Amino acid sequence: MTYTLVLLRHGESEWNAKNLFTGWVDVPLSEKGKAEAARGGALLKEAGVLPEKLYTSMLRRAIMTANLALDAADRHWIPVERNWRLNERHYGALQGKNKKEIRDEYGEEKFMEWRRSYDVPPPAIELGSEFSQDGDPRYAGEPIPATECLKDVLERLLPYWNDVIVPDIKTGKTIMIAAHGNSLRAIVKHLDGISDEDIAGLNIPTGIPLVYELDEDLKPVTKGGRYLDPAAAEAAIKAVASQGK
Ligand SMILES: O=C(O)[C@@H](CO)OP(=O)(O)O
Repeated sequence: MTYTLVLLRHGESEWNAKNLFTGWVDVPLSEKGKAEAARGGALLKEAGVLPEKLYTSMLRRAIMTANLALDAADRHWIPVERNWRLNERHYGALQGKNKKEIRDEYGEEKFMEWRRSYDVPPPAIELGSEFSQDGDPRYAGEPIPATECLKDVLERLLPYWNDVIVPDIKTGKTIMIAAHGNSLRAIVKHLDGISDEDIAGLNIPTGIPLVYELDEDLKPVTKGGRYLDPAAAEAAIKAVASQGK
């Protein structure tokens, strides 16, 4: 018996297009991102991978992507649960800043440490500032962060993964998670057992479904899963890796 899990990073957002650090800022999809999402759904339909339950973050780029993709796959009607623990990594004081400008100001090494190191978070965001989420009613009463490294993301995501998503996967339903570059990197690290060092080199493209078959112990049958459009995924992964240049 194997289980099927679909990971879907949102389509290009308006801030991806502008090369801005986004994190928890709730920006919409660009037109290109909407088209990517619909194509992601068409790929699911074509491959016969039909989600039966959806999990999303609390951010509209993931929510809209899932809606558009599932609509294209005729699965718009499946039940859904949303949780902030699937949100993008909180980018702290970098939220709203231009990636190229930060790279030019602080240098390649610091820039990449903030973007991709496992355990070095960017400086915390000032509470009450323009791109801070304190006071946002969707997070009322939750222990929300002011900055996060990938390790922090994994730590806040794992309780939700273990207590809610894993039992649901084990019912045999095809589960789809619509989330973000870094929250999905955390899930892939966990599933594939990627080391703290090697995870720095892993990037997830926008809008292309990544399908995992998992064994009884939830170990991937094929390490890394499979992208439903591998050629497009490869090109898009390179583009994410070179952001800020
Ligand atoms: O800005 C962000 O929130 C993320 C994802 O778009 O960027 P990065 O790939 O640099 O971690």
